[in-house]
Amino acid sequence: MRSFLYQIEQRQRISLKEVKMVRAWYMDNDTSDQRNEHHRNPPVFIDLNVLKDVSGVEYFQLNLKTFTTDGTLDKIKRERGYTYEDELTCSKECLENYEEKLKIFYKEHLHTDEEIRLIVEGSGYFDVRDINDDWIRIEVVPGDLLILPSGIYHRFTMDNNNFIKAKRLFIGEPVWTAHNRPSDDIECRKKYVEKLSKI
Ligand SMILES: CSCCC(=O)C(=O)O
Ligand SMILES: [Fe+2]
Repeated sequence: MRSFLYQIEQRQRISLKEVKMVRAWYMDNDTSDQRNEHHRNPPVFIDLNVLKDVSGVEYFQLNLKTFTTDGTLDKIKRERGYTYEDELTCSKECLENYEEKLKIFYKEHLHTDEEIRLIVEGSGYFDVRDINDDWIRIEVVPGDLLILPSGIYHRFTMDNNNFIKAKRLFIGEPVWTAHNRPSDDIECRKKYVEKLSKI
């Protein structure tokens, strides 16, 4: 009989063919090209509900064809107080100081506010630390709305397609400041750790 993990992986691949959506997995310790998938051997995928419990990361799947007219994004914005919105395209052609920005994105850091991204084109990886400080890689594709809580250590990388376009949402005036690790004494970090330990 095939192993349990193998079966989960196959199921994920089948559902992926039906609806392309977010997938998350624990990373290996290989430091080669950050744009690769970096699965463990064998792969260890994480269910999105588990992802929330071990990291506080929240996820919504939006229908890209209808979200501007069917009110789904407006409802999330209203309920969570997102008043700011812009769009960021990351590619060699569209982003000034591309290589430099990618290095900054991939340095482990935290923010004093949520990091909210709705992917509208392309794909990429958000890596987040779980409750045990292990890296989880979250693959985002169009329609994925990802919310990283304030105080979580994380980073972002392009994948091998080298293109992603995302809406950035924010509560009030945006603050993009990245506090590189270690930033354990920042209030939002302490709050995050305390909240996660209660889940
Ligand atoms: C997909 S959005 C690009 C990355 C980014 O905005 C960030 O890491 O803050
Ligand atoms: Fe960030």
